[in-house]
Amino acid sequence: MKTLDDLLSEGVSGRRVLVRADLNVPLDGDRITDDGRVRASVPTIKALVDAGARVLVAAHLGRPKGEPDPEFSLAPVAVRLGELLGTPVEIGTGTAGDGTVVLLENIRFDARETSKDDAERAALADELAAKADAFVSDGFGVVHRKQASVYDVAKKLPHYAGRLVLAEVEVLRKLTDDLQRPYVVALGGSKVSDKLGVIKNLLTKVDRLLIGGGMAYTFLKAQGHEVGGSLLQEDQVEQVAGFLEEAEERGVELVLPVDVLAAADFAPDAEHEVVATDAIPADRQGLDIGPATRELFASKLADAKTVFWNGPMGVFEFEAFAGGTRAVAEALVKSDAFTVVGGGDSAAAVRALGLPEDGFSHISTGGGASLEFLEGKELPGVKVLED
Ligand SMILES: Nc1ncnc2c1ncn2[C@@H]1O[C@H](COP(=O)(O)OP(=O)(O)OP(=O)(O)O)[C@@H](O)[C@H]1O
Ligand SMILES: O=C(O)[C@H](O)COP(=O)(O)O
Repeated sequence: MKTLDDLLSEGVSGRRVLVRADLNVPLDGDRITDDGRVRASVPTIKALVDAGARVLVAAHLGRPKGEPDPEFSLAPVAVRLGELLGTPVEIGTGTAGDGTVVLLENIRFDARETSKDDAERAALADELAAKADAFVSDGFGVVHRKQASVYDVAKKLPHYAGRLVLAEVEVLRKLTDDLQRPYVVALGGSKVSDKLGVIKNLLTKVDRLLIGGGMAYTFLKAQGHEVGGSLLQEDQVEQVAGFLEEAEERGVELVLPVDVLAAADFAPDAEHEVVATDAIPADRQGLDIGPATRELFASKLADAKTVFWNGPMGVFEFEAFAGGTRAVAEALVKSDAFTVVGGGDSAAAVRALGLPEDGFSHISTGGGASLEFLEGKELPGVKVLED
């Protein structure tokens, strides 16, 4: 595949370059609580700016409903990107001047971006392509999405892989090509239905799978436990029961929480108690793994040679429910294994909890994207760059 360096050597001064970045950062109101993905996007954008390109950046924030919604505006991100680049970044719709950057407002405000209909996505991709002479794909966290600004637009313009996409693919390839065992994957987070599909394929690759976070309750339910008001993917309980059986048949150790912090409501100061996972009260919701589970997970990580972790073990944004995520993160820092953390919130959690970033072999900006890569799935946003 062609890379940013190829584009730079062709010369970009005065040329219009569309960059797809993943600027999907956690926000508290309009305050960015972790700017990791913005920082990770800077090297590619800066290289283009320095070379005199007119840079147009396309990105998404959250999952708006295909129409403008101020709650999901990229305006705070434009400010931060400008600070990091040392040049103001406007939110706009058109071309930037030479050596400047315009950020398009949240591309998911247009329903065609995520449409399942190829023609709808292609129409948006045409509009984007009309604004640029070249396309640089640098939003690694979103390359697993077959979306207009990730996939379709690459078919319409000369396309290049940006620095972040190249660096991420290189590390993850190392993990798949030269895998040291035991290989342990720890999964948590809240995108349960998205990531349950990944588990089926991971069962053919890993030695051990630790399931925590919001992901755990669908498994606990499949084991016959009641989970109260915890996050639950009711329609996937049966599929998950199949995973439990398959793990057993394959000799994969599937480790579930034995206790959780059961909270009266979803709030930072919610009243809560430690309960065994077979005794979650109907009026409570599990917001973190409990102390026995933290120890159990740490012991299951101790002898690993390779670890991939995606998804916080609890609602780490609330101090009272950050302990499980901290325990798993600390176990990785202590470990001599090749350790990769992936995902916007997982990487944010590592930083928010004050853990040393160099305590991990790699911190990936992609959660779903790196999981699908490790599954061995072809990522549409990478594949299209190879064509
Ligand atoms: N038990 C739980 N109940 C509800 N939410 C939870 C629970 N455990 C974790 N979470 C939430 O999961 C969210 C992160 O999940 P997510 O799957 O998006 O992870 P990620 O690392 O950002 O990966 P990706 O990059 O794929 O989004 C956090 O905001 C956290 O509060
Ligand atoms: O947060 C992520 O994993 C990426 O930004 C992709 O977001 P999505 O899961 O909403 O497509």
